[in-house]
Amino acid sequence: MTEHRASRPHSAGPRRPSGPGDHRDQRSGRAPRAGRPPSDPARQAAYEAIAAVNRDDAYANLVLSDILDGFGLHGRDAAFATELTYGTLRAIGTLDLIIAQAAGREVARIDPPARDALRLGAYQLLYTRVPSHAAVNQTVDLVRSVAPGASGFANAVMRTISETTLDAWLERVTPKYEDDPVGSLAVQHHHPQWIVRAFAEALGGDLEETARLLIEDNQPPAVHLCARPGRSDAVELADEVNGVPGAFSPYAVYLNGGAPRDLAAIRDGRAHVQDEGSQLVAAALLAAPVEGRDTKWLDLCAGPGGKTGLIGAIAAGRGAEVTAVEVAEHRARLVEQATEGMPVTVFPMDGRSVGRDPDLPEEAFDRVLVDAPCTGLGSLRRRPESRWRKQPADLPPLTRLQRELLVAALRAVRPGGVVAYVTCSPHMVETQVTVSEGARRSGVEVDFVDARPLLPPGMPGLGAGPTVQLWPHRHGTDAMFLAVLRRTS
Ligand SMILES: C[S@@+](CC[C@H](N)C(=O)[O-])C[C@H]1O[C@@H](n2cnc3c(N)ncnc32)[C@H](O)[C@@H]1O
Repeated sequence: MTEHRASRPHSAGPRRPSGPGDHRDQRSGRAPRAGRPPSDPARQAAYEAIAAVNRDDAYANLVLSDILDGFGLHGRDAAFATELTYGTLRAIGTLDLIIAQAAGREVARIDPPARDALRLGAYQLLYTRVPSHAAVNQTVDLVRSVAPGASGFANAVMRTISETTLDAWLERVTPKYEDDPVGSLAVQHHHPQWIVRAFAEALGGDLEETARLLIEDNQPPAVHLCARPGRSDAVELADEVNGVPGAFSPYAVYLNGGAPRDLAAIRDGRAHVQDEGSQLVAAALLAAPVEGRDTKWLDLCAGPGGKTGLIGAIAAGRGAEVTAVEVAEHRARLVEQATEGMPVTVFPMDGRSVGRDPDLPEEAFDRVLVDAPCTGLGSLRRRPESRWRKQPADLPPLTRLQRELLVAALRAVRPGGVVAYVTCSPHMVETQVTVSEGARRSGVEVDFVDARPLLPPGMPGLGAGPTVQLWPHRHGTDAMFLAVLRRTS
């Protein structure tokens, strides 16, 4: 974000019934003093979104559009509010270190409303071209409306932050790279240390490449569409939506902007929104050679139906039938909607019930996809707050579930058939460790299939095989992991 406008006159305030948009002192119920309007609507909207995320565990991408509507923000104002929200949420770890130094106290000891307003203010000062005086004044006005007693404190903190450049602040709060490279990258590029460590491990310890990944993770991703085979074609779709055909997936179209839900192709089922990496791994399962029958396909973790939508469209053209399993009922319904008119039958059930449920018999399927529930560390670009919410403690229960689902998949596939194990996380514990442990515990014999030739020819950066790890900074996709296993007995 590079621009900023003057604050709006008081009368152009938001239409929300309460919150900072109600220009009243939240505690006293009094209107603010004449001549001291609250900060402008874009900043108030950003504050509301940040506060909802930190206070109510909301997801920014889900709450933001309602908040923007509530404040009557469109076009450039909405874009500014979005940039402030997402940028602040991504950078919270680093902003908090700087605020703590400037305030002389831990951020945990600052009242949440003042703390969130300061985060938003510090982000403007350090990471945007908003003039300092505007960032300071607007933040103090905002604090006055959300935490009236803290406006003097906020003023002092903001002024202290504004006296030092970003580089100088980073110098103060960042560990020296030579002493602590992971800690240093974490602060510079706004990721928790444990995630930086996990990425570095998955990248073979290459810290320069890890830095490139972290930088990419801070960029908002382009929206990718999947042109459903048999219903649409990527080149024609790109023309229709004024997009660009994808670099790798034959089904991918990169959107140049605009809301996908407004597109006729989405509404009439010719395309769906799907990261190109997800398209590639789903198509890879269907590109793996199998001998003999090839008509019974299983998607064991189908909700909300992105990959099932592509697999189902291909199944229609190849005379196959897809069984789609999803444990969460509301997500199973989304799979039904996503696969309307396709040869897909959806079962709202636990994928681990293979062999115990007549709809999921053992050795019955020719191809099986396990798109396992995971930490989602491969798609941090999409949810700015998610990196700070995830914890290493999330891993053990997830990896157990991943292993059990992979074991179920290996039992469901017939000898000679193939299983694709996919995660949207590059964490080695969720990828290599789960795959080797799952294969070992399944009690069936498997061979690893080299997944690289199952992806489009000429794709760079696929590593030494047989598994494949896609990366935002190498491929422009989410960091999808793919292992393909053939059952041999
Ligand atoms: C990574 S998401 C799948 C995304 C989906 N394949 C797509 O492309 O849209 C994992 C899904 O697995 C589901 N899930 C979790 N545990 C499951 C289980 N035991 N059996 C079946 N599905 C499960 C989750 O509810 C979630 O919808």
